[in-house]
Amino acid sequence: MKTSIATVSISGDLAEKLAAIAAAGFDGVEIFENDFLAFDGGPREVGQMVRDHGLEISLFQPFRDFEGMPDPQRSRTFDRAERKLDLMGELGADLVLVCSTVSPLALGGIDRAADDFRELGEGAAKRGIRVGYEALAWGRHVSDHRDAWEIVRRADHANVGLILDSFHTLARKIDPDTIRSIPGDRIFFVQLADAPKIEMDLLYWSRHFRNMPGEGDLDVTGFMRAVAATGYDGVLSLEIFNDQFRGGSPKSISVDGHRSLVYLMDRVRRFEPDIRIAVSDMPDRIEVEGVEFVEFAADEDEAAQLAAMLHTLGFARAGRHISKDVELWRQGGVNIVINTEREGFAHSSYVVHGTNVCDIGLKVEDAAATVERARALGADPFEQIVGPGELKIPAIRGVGGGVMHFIDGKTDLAHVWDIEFRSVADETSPKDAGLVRIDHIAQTMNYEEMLTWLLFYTSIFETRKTPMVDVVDPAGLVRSQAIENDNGLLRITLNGAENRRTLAGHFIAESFGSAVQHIAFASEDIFVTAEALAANGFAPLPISPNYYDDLDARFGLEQALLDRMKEANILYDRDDHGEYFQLYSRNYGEGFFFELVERRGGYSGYGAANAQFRIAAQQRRMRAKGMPKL
Ligand SMILES: O=C(O)c1ccc(O)c(O)c1
Ligand SMILES: [Mg+2]
Repeated sequence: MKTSIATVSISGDLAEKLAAIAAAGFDGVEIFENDFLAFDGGPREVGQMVRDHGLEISLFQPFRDFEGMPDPQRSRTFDRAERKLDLMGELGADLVLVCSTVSPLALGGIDRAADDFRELGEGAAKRGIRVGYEALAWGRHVSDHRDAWEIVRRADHANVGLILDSFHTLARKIDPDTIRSIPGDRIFFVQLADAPKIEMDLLYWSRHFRNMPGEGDLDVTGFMRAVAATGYDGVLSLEIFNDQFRGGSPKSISVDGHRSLVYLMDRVRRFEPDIRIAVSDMPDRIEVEGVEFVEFAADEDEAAQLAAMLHTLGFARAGRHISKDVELWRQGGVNIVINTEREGFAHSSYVVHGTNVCDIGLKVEDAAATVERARALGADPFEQIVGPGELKIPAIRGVGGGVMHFIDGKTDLAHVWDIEFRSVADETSPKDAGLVRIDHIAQTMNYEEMLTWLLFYTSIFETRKTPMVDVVDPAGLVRSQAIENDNGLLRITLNGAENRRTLAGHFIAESFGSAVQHIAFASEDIFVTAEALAANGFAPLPISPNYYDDLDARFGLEQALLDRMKEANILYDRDDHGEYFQLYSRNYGEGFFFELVERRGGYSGYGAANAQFRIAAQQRRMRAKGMPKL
């Protein structure tokens, strides 16, 4: 498969863009005319720069307002086209994109446009150049790939073909299966882009909100399946106009882009086994059977504080590592590891971020296959020296510098706790709080990084993303979106902070980068949990009494239930399927906390409506403790 990306998709000057694009593994680039015009070197120099990076120019674009011009504009348009064809010769580009005209002067008529393209095809053929016609969703006469195809068909010239762009087809809700009847060899080029579903003007949506396939809500897979089914085996190119990407890191946006194409084609080949595009084999998206462990990196003092907090939550010290300063805390199916080693990955993580979650262990069917898929999608494998008696546990680097390990039931990994840990008896015997598993892990990051995380998780694991919700912090908005699987055993919430004054933003700043901000444990009875916690000396986050008056007004709850919740500082939410109860710990360090939740019935959310009140309570406490107002 040949991959490409348009220079408009990422930030930087042309040299920076090319370096990032080449490093991410693309084969080619679409040169946007404006990137060339802004560059202070000639076309031969640009062509050479591209080739020096090991790339080829897959497309030169756009050539606008070409077809259907009346005279005398028509002859001027052809002169303009000749000049661009000459320029392409110097660049070393052999395919130009002509997008459907938006000119108010342009006349309609399929045959008129076809005649123009046949004539242009003649001029292009003389120079060994091909012309591709793309229907812009807002074109004046042509805004549908079916009409563009009819024009190309009637132009009937070997050097004139069709260019498809998933955005234009899907944004107009045109059935992508209409592509299946187009001969694959008449499709000269395919541009891919996704976008979040937002109702707005098509042109504005296209120029500012596109994103990588898999990052948005459009059926890019359905589109690409139809394209691949035609026998098309040309370039797959990302053309992503996105305000955020233009200001983002060229390196990480390019890596995301390449991952999105590999992921997309892996989906496509599973549905369309007979395609001509060569796609490498890899294990299918990985089913996650649960969170096996969460590991904290800490120093001794902070480890003691953390252990004290875990004690109040009903966790018992259950094991000590055979050779390392690593302890295991356990309750129900939850394993919490605290690592105070003075060397190795956890230690470096502690040095950079302070006490933090440095590692997440997931339970999967086949740990080695999980790493194989992650690597095929561009993730970095993670390896550390294995000590005597220890297991080699398959692992990768996560997005923010953290590590993910994978445990399966097939190998010795199933017995990792028995092999690597010696059990210890917890003489303090905390009262078990009925916590049975991890309900969700909440990761906080800068808003601009959210899509990177989202694509990372959804491409590797069999998961889906929920719609984005806004969480109101007194100092600004935090966007929240969850990645979850069908069995509900993997739930990760991504919280994107837009500024540093929000609690989430402050947390990222203080922990020097994205990190796990809270872990929610699942309880089967929140009131039993609350009682046990109280017996263990747990201090809940105090919630304003006003909250409970409002709850009553909104949901009409029984007074007894309301009183119990108020008494225990439990928050409540409800959806069409069931109810949700939440209880929060106070903050640990710079804003890390634990949450205890009970889902009753099939409640599927995360209590987003309550986040505002939780944040206000946390801010209030931080101020009371004399911490600077965020
Ligand atoms: O927004 C535009 O004008 C524009 C130009 C060229 C394209 O290929 C495209 O998809 C959009
Ligand atoms: Mg396009």
